[in-house]
Amino acid sequence: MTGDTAQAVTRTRAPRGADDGTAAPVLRIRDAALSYGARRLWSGLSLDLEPGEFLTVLGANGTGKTTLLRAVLGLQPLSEGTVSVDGRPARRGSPALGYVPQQRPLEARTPLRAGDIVRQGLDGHRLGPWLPSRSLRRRVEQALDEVGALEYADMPVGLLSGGEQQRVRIAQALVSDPVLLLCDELLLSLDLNSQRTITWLIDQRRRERGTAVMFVTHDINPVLPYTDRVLYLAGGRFRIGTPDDVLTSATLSELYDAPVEVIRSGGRILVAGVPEGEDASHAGRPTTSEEE
Ligand SMILES: Nc1ncnc2c1ncn2[C@@H]1O[C@H](COP(=O)(O)OP(=O)(O)OP(=O)(O)O)[C@@H](O)[C@H]1O
Repeated sequence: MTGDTAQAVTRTRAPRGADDGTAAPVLRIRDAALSYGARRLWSGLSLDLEPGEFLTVLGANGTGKTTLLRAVLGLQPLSEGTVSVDGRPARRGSPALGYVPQQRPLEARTPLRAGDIVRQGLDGHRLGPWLPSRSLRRRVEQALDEVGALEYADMPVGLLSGGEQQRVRIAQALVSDPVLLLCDELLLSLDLNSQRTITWLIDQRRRERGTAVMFVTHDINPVLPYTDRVLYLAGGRFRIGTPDDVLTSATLSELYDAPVEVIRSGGRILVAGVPEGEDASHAGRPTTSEEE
């Protein structure tokens, strides 16, 4: 269950950067551990992600999901082990990575247009490629168009709705044509329709372009139909496998070392009995009538 057998659905693009002509995974993590002082977040983590694969990262608050993304981004050194992206050691500012960080909606008075936000995905870091402004404009428009947000290009981003802003941020993350898209709580505070649109857009991208996805969330249900594998973090330990392998009463009870019940109902997954101090919402929570 903690092995790294890939379940990728499509591989429309060969990964870049393999020196010997063999296909490298887009992400390779080997024997990784991360500690802050005496506190160990996780250890012994090994994982390969193939092009087009959708990995959902679950776990309670503070289990180290964002820290894992930061390690992949080259922003957080590992305590042990290695991370490589597209065949090269993880490094800050890599155009092989697109990142949508956890973020609240932008203020109405934010002095940027949607197109400016997307453009930052191309020229926002010094190591990015230099492009004449006409090519930049074309790439920005294409990225906005792909997420159905071209009409917002010249609008002040703070005036867009939460769902529209998320589309713009996905366009920013995808404009450099990354091999791996990292999303941190992308669906927070979005209604069900917006959640469906955003997850569908990401799924389209990986199917058409082979972009692998690492999706951190507290609720598996909106991404359950797209998830190839789950990485589930709890109390310094983890499990990796298909949703059917990991999201079972037996596996989660073993992971938490306490009786946990996984209930599947109407295509949704609910978890009951997560021990005190852990967040029960991370693998599904009862949906209220207002949300439906
Ligand atoms: N630079 C740092 N120094 C020390 N501790 C840190 C640092 N960054 C994060 N932490 C701690 O590491 C733990 C994991 O943080 P992280 O943000 O990765 O968790 P998470 O699983 O993403 O949580 P959430 O679901 O709440 O977003 C937290 O307890 C946090 O306080």
